[in-house]
Order: sequence, then structure tokens, then C-alpha cells
Amino acid sequence: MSRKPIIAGNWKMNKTVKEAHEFVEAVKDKVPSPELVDSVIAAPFLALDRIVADAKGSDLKIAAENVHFENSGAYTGEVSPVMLEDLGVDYVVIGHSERRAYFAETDDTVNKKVLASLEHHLLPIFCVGESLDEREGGRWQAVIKNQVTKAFAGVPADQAPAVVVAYEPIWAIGTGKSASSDDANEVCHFIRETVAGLYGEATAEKVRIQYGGSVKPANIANFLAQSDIDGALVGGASLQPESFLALLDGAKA
Ligand SMILES: O=C(CO)COP(=O)(O)O
Repeated sequence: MSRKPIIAGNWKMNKTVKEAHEFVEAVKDKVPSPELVDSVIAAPFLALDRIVADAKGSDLKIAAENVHFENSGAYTGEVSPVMLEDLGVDYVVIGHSERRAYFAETDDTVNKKVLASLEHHLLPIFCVGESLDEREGGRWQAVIKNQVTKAFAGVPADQAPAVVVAYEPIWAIGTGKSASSDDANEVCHFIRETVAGLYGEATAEKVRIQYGGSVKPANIANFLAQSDIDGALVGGASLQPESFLALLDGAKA
């Protein structure tokens, strides 16, 4: 079955509100038709209000890079799914390896965030990936299966296809060293089999799986040509308008 590609730029901790605004103004009327590809920018919380307004009426979708799982309350410094929904944010990146490594994100919090996001009509882009140690030690299947299974716990079958899974091997993030497209596809296929184990083949065929880790305009088409890779989650190469647009072009091809 053919799944629509989804390309998401993840800006991480980059860009002031002004810079974010200028970027969105530069690309919003140039992104491909949503019949061909879903185009998404994930930006820091501070920029979201401005760029959701900037992107309104265009085919560019906006994501948050994180969300808390409670609707409100005594959680100093956090942002709730109610707030993001109210702003008109479309997607939210959940469980990025940087959040797992530096901000004590766990499989349990990732799962709560997936459930809370779906409840508030935010589409989760939930991230999985193994470390170099886990890959070299032959443990990647166990690690990935555990991350996927825990993230989907409690997600009803009819909502599972709304979840985008991003496979980002930790050793390929920001290193310039991407996985080979065959290796990435092997893991993405394994992710799909894991989802099939939870919900059945028909549902698993609908779930979109991205690859992330040193994706660039020059290599994106190789990844997208693979059977189980339906898009990319891109850090560094999404920071410049020309490069982001080139990634979208590569996904269309
Ligand atoms: O972590 C990533 C996207 O979420 C990947 O980052 P790079 O594309 O900079 O390797």
C-alpha cells in the first residue's frame, strides 16, 4: 500500500521567534501539495504562536518538540497538550533521544505523552532508536520492540495509524554518519512488524515510519525509495529554507 510521505524538520534548540517567522515566510508558499507529501516544521515552544499564525492557510504544518502529559497544574516550566491544541499546533515530537538522554524521558512518560496528545488532536511523531552499544551488541531488536510496544500501550487500534514513528539511531544523529538505507529499512520493517503484532497487518500498513539521522537533500531519496521508510525527521538540514525545500522536493520524487 502506498503511504503518503511525511517530512518533518526538527529545529531543536535553534532560532529566535524572528528567525522562525522569517523561515516560515520564506517556505510556506513553496511546500508541495499535501496530496504528495506532508510538510512539517517542529519548533521551540516560544516560536509556535507566531509561526502557526504565519503558516495558516498554507500547506506547512507545525509541530511542538515536546509536550507534558497533564492538562494543567503545578508543573513549572512545562507546556500542556491543551495549550498546544488551543494554539492550533498539528503535531508533537515525543520521546526524542535527546529528551530521553538529557531530560530523563522514559518509556512511561513517552507513552503518557502519546495518549495525551491523541486526546487533544495532536498527531504524535514518536521517536525510537538504539545506541551504538546496543546495535553492536546485537540488541537493537529488543530495544526497538520494547520502545514501540510501550509507546503504543493503551492506544486504541483506530487511533494507531495517526501515530508517526520516527526511527532515529542515536549514533547517526548530528554525526554526519547516516545509517545505510538498507539498514534503516530493516529496522523500519521490524518496527512495522512490531506494530502488526499489536494491531494486525492492516493497521501496521497504515502507520507511517520516518528515518532520522544525518538526512540531507543529497541522501533523502535513497531512504524514501525503501519499502518501509515513509518520510524523514531532519535536524541540521532543516534549518535553512533552501535545504528544507530541497528535502521536500526529494520526498516528492
Ligand atoms: O535528531 C534528528 C532529528 O530529530 C536528526 O538530526 P540530524 O538530521 O541533525 O542528524
